Amino acid sequence: MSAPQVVVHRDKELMAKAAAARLITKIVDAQTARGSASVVLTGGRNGNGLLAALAEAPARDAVDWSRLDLWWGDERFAPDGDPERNHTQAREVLLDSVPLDPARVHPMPPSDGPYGNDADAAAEAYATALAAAAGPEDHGPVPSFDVLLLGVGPDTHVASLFPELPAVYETERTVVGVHGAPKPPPTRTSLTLPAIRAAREVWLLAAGEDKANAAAIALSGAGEVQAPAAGARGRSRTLWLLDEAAASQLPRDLYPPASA
Ligand SMILES: O=C(O)[C@H](O)[C@@H](O)[C@H](O)[C@H](O)COP(=O)(O)O
Repeated sequence: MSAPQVVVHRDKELMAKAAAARLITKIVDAQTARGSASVVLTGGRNGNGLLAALAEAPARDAVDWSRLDLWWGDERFAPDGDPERNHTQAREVLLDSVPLDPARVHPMPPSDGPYGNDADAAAEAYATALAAAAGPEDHGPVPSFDVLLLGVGPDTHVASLFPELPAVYETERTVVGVHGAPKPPPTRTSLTLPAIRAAREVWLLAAGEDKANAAAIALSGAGEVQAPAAGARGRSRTLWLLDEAAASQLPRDLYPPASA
């Protein structure tokens, strides 16, 4: 597992644009090296901000959208098309405007799908889909995602892994149903830390003053049960992409002077 690296941008708009540019390059590189790329999307304002910046980036046409696999790190358990769903929000900001192969887009099941209102069954089905997509070269029942994106909550949650709730203790299953989440809606599905750590690169996005404490805690040696973001690491790279406000409580030795 890789040690976190921190990149600080002036504000959240620049952070989103720079992260979008970084993601385009990463996807193109992966497609060149391996024929296709895989990215795990996150919910939340920062993840959606990155996708919106990607939609506006001139270099977006460098991506071969038909050779991109999309997965989700977590989902709010709601009916298909519900405006609260991370899938719906990602469609609105980017996915509906690029020529993806529908067979390569893998949203987590909605609450009105084949598993009905059973978030645990939906999670299990997603785990099965991930396992089916994993190849012999992968390190377990999850593909080696090229980039896995995560927003960070003010309480240090990532995906739907909240401090001290059962999902953050999971060591076997790759996807779990989450009940009683402190961030609404309470019922969710989420990748677990072992699944997150199957990614080659994990990028955590946080902007704003209300994230400063979370970033400082997670980057100062906290345990993953108390601070789930601390346990989100990529196999070859872990990147924290912050704006200056979110970085304002970090010890100065954690990152070089602001990159603007
Ligand atoms: O479904 C969700 O709500 C998320 O996936 C969640 O983990 C989110 O990424 C963080 O809460 C950060 O959200 P913001 O970027 O909006 O602060």
